Formats: sequence, structure tokens, C-alpha cells
Amino acid sequence: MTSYIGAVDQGTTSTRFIIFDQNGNMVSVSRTTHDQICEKPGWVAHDPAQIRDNTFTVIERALAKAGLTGKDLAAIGVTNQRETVAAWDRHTGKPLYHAVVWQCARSDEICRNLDAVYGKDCFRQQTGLPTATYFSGPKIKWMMDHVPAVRQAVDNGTALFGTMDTWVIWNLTGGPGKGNHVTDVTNASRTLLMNLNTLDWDPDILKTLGIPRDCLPAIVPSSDPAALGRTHAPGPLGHGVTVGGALGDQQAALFGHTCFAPGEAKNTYGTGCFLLFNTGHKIIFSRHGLLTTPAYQIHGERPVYALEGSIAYAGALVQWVRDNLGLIASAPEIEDLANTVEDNGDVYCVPAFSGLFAPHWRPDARGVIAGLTQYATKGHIARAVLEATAYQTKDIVEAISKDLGKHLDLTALKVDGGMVENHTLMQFQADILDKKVIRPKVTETTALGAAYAAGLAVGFWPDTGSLKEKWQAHTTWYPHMDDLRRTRLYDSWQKAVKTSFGWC
Ligand SMILES: Nc1ncnc2c1ncn2[C@@H]1O[C@H](COP(=O)(O)OP(=O)(O)O)[C@@H](O)[C@H]1O
Ligand SMILES: O=P(O)(O)OC[C@H](O)CO
Repeated sequence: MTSYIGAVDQGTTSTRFIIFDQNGNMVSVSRTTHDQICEKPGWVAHDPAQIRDNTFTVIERALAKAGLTGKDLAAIGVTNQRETVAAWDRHTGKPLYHAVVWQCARSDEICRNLDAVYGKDCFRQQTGLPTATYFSGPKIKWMMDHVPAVRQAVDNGTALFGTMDTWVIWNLTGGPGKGNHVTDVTNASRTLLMNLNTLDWDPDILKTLGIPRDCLPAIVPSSDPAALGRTHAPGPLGHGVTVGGALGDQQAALFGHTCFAPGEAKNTYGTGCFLLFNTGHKIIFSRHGLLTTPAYQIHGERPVYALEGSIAYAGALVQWVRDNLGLIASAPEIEDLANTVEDNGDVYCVPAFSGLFAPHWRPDARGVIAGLTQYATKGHIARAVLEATAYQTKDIVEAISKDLGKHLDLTALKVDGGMVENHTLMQFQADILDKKVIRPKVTETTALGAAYAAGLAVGFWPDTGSLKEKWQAHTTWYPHMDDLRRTRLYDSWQKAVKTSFGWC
């Protein structure tokens, strides 16, 4: 009996496999972390072989824990850290280099040159994105320019490129000789190579960057009964499980929150923090620093788009406080430390460790802790660190509201991710936004979104309406802060942000 749907969640710090039942409840989960390879300041890489092996392992373990096999799965979905890109040999399946991670700034010179030669953000009209090291296209060009094995494989026609959905699906569907080389529209849109209107690789951009189309995967819908392929040995699922869904993790979280209607939004607080706002079938170009991105495409339907605000350092800033400052021994401890003080004591922390993403897009920004006096304690720093994510989220909501004006009717923000365990942060988020913040019962919203996309594709769930009925709130935080205080705090935050500009 195929009573379950599985979802691979290949994230920045870990890979998970989660099995869901028909009610969308988690039946089994297995998770394992992988190495963060930081060879130079600002560089971040992963080992694609380790990620492939971890994916196989977590699938085996989660199935074993639940006493299930691949035959019990009606379909699987795949969701992943976006923009991170790998290169491998199509005949051997061996990676040609590390996967270059979304946070990695090694393509900075390439991006600066593109701005200088073709004008700032020269691909925005086609892709909805600014020119930034964040996106995969410049990372692919960096590999072709700096890694001889990649260059040679491209010249020989043996190289394949792909974001982590592509790498995982290619391996799960059989690898060398059999693997399906595909990506979905949400992941493809994060490469800076996909045209938002045609939902295909943009020939002019490929030419400008010198990337051959043959090395890139086919772009397919996010929920599709056939296009993503079926599993094949030697992967752990054996033969014939349909890969029915694939979405970048932030789009998957939007799907998992069932934000299917224009005007609905979610914010995911993980390593980074990503707010997506559903704009329906309309492609809206931001004039205030947001990204335009497909939210999802269901087979046979028009794509749904979103405006996105991406924050590079959220939970990662808490990790920095733990690992580099040693102020806490574990991430959750930051809440107790922050609660040793009543407020931030006028201390602000801007985590522009590798520049600032949305809505500023300032590669020249660097981190600052501002407003220090002799009164400040580590409690104030802990509070400033938590509040940084909430202020950055407010920057994004402000940008959306400038873009959409009277059309913005965001009454509540649905939230998920590791940091939503932190009540102090969530209460401050509601206060500084002056909006309700709602956390759902199923916290693995990203994997749930991929499972939903897969389940819809094979008829496990009939339609999006039936998914919407399953969504249930767990906790709601209501705003309590008075307007004067909110304005004063936010003004000071904006001053602190300005001091982070122009350091390199
Ligand atoms: N209670 C907490 N308070 C603040 N931050 C937390 C807390 N628990 C976890 N985090 C942060 O959340 C992040 C992990 O969240 P998760 O959603 O698993 O991330 P990802 O999917 O990006 O790997 C870590 O960066 C960690 O520092
Ligand atoms: O793996 P996460 O949850 O940190 O998400 C990373 C984002 O997809 C980067 O765009």
C-alpha cells in the first residue's frame, strides 16, 4: 500500500528525509549534517559526493525507522538550498569540484565586471534578479574560469551543471547513463540564467557568460507526474518511485504554508531568512530591492510568482555568537542571555558579514555592532543579535509595501525554521512589524511543501484546496509595542545599517 510521501530536504547545513502520511503528519525523519568548506574569507563550499551519500543514508534510515520500504511511497519530493551549484562528469558521476554555496562570494569580481561592462543589474529585466554573487550563473562562470577540470569537461562535452535539486534527482534516478538531468522553475530562476517569461534558459545571458546550454538541465514544473523522473538503482529507493515534486526550499516553505493566494506571505528563519510574498500569476518587478521569482508551477498550469526578500545571516549570526564569540554553548541559549536584560540598551548588530542582501544589495557592507556604551553587557549583544533578524524582516516588509502600495494587505506573517523556537524573537518580530506572527503545527514546512508538490502530482492529494484545509496554527504572537517606541527603535536600526556600508 503506497500510503506515504517522502521528501528530501537538502539544506545548507544538513540533509533530511521526512516521511508524511495523508494528513500531512510526520511519520519518520532522519537528518545528517555535512562539512562546511571555507578555504578563504567569504568562500563557502560543500562536497557534492558527501551530500549524495548523506541523501542516500537519510532515506534508508528514515524508511527503516518507520519499518517502510520505497514501495510504501506514492512519490517523493525534493527541496534544497537554492543557488548552490555543482559540476560533475556525466559518464562517471564524479564531481569536478566542490559545490559552490549560495553564501559564497568568490564570484565577486565576475559580478563587478558585469556591472562595469553591461551596466548595473544588467539581467534584471529577464531574470528579476540583481547581479550578485548569491546566484548560480556567476558561480558556474567562476568554476569554468578557475577550475581546469571543469573547463576541460565543458570543452569535451562531458560536464553537467546543476543546483542541488538537479544533483540529488540525477543520482536518485540512476546517475551515470540513466540519471534525469532536470531542475524545476523555482531553482532554475535562481541561477540568473532563466528568463522569467519563457521559463527557459536565456540565450543572450548564456552567451554573455559563456555557459553552454548542453551542460544545463531541462527546466520543468515544480509538481509534475512524469517530467522529474522515477527512481532507479543504485539509489536507496530502487526502481520506480515517482519524483513528483521539486522546489527550492524557500518556495517549498511557501507551498507548505499553503500560501496559494496572492497577498499571502511566509518568512523562514534558518541559516538565512527568506520572506516570500505571493503575487499570483503577475510578474512584478521590484523597485525597492526585492527579487522576482517563480513561487511554483503545477503541471499544466500557469506559474505563480512571488516577491522575495533574502537575508543572508539570521540563524548563522546566532551560530557566530556561539562559535566565534563563545557567549553561548548552543543556539537556543541565546534566548536566556537576551532575557537577562530588559531591552537592547540601544545596541544594534548589523550582520553584513559578506555584504548585505535584500533590500540593500551592498557587497561593500561589513558587519557592525553599533551604539555601544560602558553600560552594554553580553545580554544586550544577544538581544541585538536576535533583533537584527526582526529588523531585517521589517526592511523587507517595508520594501514590499513601497512596491505594492495600497495593494499590500499583509495582516499576518506565517513563520517557520529553527529560529521560530525563540519566543523572544517572535514576540519582537510581531511588535516591530505591528502584525500578527503565526507558527504552524507542522514545523518542517519546507519538506512538507515538497511532499505536497509530489503528492499533488500523483493524485495522493486531489488539489491545493485540500492541502489548505490541513494547515493549522500552533502559536500566534500579537503586537503589543506602542507606535512611538517602534518608530524610535526602527530609526536607530536604519542608522546602524548605514554605518555598515562602504567597508570594501
Ligand atoms: N532557539 C533558537 N534561537 C535562535 N536561533 C536558533 C534557535 N534554534 C536554532 N537557531 C538557529 O536556527 C538555525 C537552524 O535552523 P534550520 O531551520 O534548521 O536551518 P537550515 O534549514 O538553514 O539549516 C541555526 O542557524 C541556529 O543558529
Ligand atoms: O538551506 P537554507 O534553509 O539555509 O536555505 C538557503 C536558501 O535557499 C538560499 O537561497
